[in-house]
Amino acid sequence: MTFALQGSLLDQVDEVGLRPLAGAVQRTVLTRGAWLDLRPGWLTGADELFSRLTLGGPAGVEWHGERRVMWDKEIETPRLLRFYDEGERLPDPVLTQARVALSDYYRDELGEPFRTAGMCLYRDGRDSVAWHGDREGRASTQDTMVAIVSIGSPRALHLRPAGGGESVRQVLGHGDLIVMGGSCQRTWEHAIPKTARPVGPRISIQFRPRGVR
Ligand SMILES: O=C(O)CCC(=O)C(=O)O
Ligand SMILES: [Fe+2]
Repeated sequence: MTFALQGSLLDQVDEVGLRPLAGAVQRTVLTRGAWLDLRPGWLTGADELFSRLTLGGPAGVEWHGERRVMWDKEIETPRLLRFYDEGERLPDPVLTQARVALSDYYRDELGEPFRTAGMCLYRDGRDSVAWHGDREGRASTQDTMVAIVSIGSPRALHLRPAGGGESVRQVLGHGDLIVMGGSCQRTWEHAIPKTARPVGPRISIQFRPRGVR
């Protein structure tokens, strides 16, 4: 009896799903009207979700390299991407659930739903993203939110005031949620720096409102 109960409890935790947000989200207020919300371990069954979404996984995510034109040269940015625009079916039902849960939780403060899902695959410590704000479109002039679910190897998200200043470092672990809010995209910058430590792959899933990128 006890054994069976424990077995079923363990199964529940291995299943891909979401823990509650209400009462479990911790806010850190930064300067200049920016803030960060953190909900460690939001996702359950993160191992299973990672194996579904990764390169060659059963979800069939079409991961591709990003080509960016810089100084008239096309350069490969060091990570793989797949961007899901609004209306596109997400590669796993839990991602649709996550988008609904985030839209519900932040409804009053954000005033609109999360709509798009950008996914990034950092294959190892050499993959990275340089300092930037998600400033395309409205995010350059208006407060907004970018919610990130992280699975796989923990990597550090670094944040600093735009133009320089003391940086903040937040390790994003397997199944964690972080939300950058307020003026964070225009008054602060963020990056996932390369690391020389032997780290495995990480997938980041970013939910954004319409027109934010
Ligand atoms: O890897 C992450 O979680 C951050 C990705 C990011 O900042 C972006 O793609 O705009
Ligand atoms: Fe970003």
